[in-house]
Amino acid sequence: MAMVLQLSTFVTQYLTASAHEIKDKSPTALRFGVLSTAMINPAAIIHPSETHGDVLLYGVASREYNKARSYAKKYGFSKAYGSYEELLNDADVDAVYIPLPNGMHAEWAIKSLEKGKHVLLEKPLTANADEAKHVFKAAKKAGKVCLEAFHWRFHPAAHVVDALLSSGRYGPVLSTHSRMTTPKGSVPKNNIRWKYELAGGSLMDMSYTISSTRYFLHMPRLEAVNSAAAVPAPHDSRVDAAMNAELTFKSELAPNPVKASIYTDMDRANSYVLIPRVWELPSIQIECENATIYFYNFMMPHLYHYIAITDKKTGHTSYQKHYSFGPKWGTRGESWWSTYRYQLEAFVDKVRGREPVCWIEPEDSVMQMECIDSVYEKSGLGKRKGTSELLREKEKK
Ligand SMILES: NC(=O)C1=CN([C@@H]2O[C@H](COP(=O)(O)OP(=O)(O)OC[C@H]3O[C@@H](n4cnc5c(N)ncnc54)[C@H](OP(=O)(O)O)[C@@H]3O)[C@@H](O)[C@H]2O)C=CC1
Ligand SMILES: O=C1OC[C@@H](O)[C@H](O)[C@H]1O
Repeated sequence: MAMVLQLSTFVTQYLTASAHEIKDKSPTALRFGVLSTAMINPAAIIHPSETHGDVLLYGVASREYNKARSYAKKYGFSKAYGSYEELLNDADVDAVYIPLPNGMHAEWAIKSLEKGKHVLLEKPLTANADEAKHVFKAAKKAGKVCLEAFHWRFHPAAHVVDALLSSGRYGPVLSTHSRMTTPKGSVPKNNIRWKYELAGGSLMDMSYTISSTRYFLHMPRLEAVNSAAAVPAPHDSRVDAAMNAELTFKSELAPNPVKASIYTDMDRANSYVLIPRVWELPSIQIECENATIYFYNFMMPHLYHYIAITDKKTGHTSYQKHYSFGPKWGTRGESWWSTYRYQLEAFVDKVRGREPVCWIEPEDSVMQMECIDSVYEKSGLGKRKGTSELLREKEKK
């Protein structure tokens, strides 16, 4: 289903960007470089940049120059490079967006930071928590911004759910359940998500489940991974096609430890064998003492979402939807802004030295990776390794 969502995001982003494109950019606009011609680029950076007056799509790099050149022409980048290094060596690039395979995130983020670029780095931040620490050390040393691109956290609907929980109106949180799946066959066999050496796997790709759990529990301390069951991919048992885990967190929103279950599946079986579960959008259920809050499609709320609050005493359910404003953005933003557009707004604010209305702190991203590591450890698969680390290990043998 996630792939379907991605497709509709591309279409809506294209349409809204065309309708709201800013042609007259600031003369000092941030010059963005994009490392690779990844599938996610149009939705995550290209179209959002088109509607931001302080961002220029400056350069795109690919492993093949011809690919970069035609991509640059298609999307309006001024420059194309035949390697990622070349882009980083261009002193005119101010910031880079990194949508490389997960296992390559740390290596290229560190190289970018060392070249003095600000970095917007795709999720999951790195292959594991050790790499995440190295990335932020490099950011600190360089004095540059580095943000994990968990775009959904920048959307007003997420902030509304957070405010509902923080209000205390529904009592302490008792448990959570977060789920993200995509139908069997929807992730092509040769996709990066199936490759161990690129740090693929369902939990890595669908780490939104852990992200949403942690966000709504206010970045809690992980007490334990009680259970973690991976369904191995048929072609490589080191890769999880699905992951089912139960964790215990200590959160400021509850006096007692909170049980959190997560379910990720990039090979979700059809309903009655034939029907792909296209209705299974990434969602989280948060059970409080007095009510259950269900946030349907928290990952791409700009396309469609709802927040359902069911009162436990009366059984009554009320619904909310929030496409703009919310408790953090106030009157800033537009109802057509996507999660990625909100994210870009915050990123530019941070780079420009303005306080963004919301942010993902380095410690938070490191803890996110620690949680992912712990689930993989508990499942018996072991924590993921970066692509260059695996290459070094192979060379040693
Ligand atoms: N925020 C979001 O909503 C989303 C985030 N993502 C994240 O973005 C990243 C990229 O995902 P996605 O766009 O699906 O990836 P793609 O497979 O479409 O793109 C990855 C790019 O990396 C480059 N690359 C470099 N080395 C390799 C290699 N060994 N194998 C394959 N590609 C390589 C290629 O670009 P080139 O040939 O031009 O060098 C390729 O196009 C992932 O980390 C993913 O988790 C993905 C989808 C949505
Ligand atoms: O980050 C993501 O969001 C959308 C999904 O389709 C994709 O698998 C994942 O990488």
